[in-house]
Amino acid sequence: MKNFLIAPSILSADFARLGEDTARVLAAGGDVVHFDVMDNHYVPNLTMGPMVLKALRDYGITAPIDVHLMVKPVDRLIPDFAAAGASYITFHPEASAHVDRSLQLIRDHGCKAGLVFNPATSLNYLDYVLDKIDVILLMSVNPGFGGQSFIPGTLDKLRQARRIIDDSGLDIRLEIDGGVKVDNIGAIAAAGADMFVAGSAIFGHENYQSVISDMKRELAGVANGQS
Ligand SMILES: O=C(CO)[C@@H](O)[C@H](O)COP(=O)(O)O
Repeated sequence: MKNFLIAPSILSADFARLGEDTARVLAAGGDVVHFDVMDNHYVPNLTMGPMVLKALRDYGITAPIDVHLMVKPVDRLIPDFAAAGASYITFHPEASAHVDRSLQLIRDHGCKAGLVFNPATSLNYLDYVLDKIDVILLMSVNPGFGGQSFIPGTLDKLRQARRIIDDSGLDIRLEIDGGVKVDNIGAIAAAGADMFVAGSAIFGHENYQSVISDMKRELAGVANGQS
């Protein structure tokens, strides 16, 4: 089966028991921890910094941690998140003064680098930097909050991003974030995504394992050509 990854967004986890809840969602089948960093400036919400990521590593979380920076400016936080144990660091190109420099800074610190595209942000930002990118993250909601509905136009944008990746021949993940549920993950995968962030769909359910295995069953259907 195609190497699909489920990335539970701990924005929807129990913040009072973050280590325990993160370990629980990984034991339930989550592949990557999605870690949303919001600064109450680039987006109207405030969440977690590098100290929280380090605390998760110290707690014993060894899975890849995918840091989604919703901050402006971008560069100052990159070394701190890398030192804390980030695996991927992605940022919004319109929040960086020098996109190429920010991407290179992430790689220089040993992390995988990526750009994040809001629903109304053009994929043109990929021009000239594709060779410095390990992951493209398309937002299927406007960033800032969990629990919003998937914006359907993102499916076309996914197809467009998939074509760009395939034409490049580069090894780049295509990640989707916002409103991902069991009942739409198949269509999202069919449009080209291979890494799926899901917050409220997983953490809003009593049984994380049953949601994640339902999502993986839908993905297996796409991989086997059933959707
Ligand atoms: O970055 C964000 C929101 O800005 C997301 O990662 C959300 O955490 C996704 O939550 P759901 O839409 O899956 O509830």
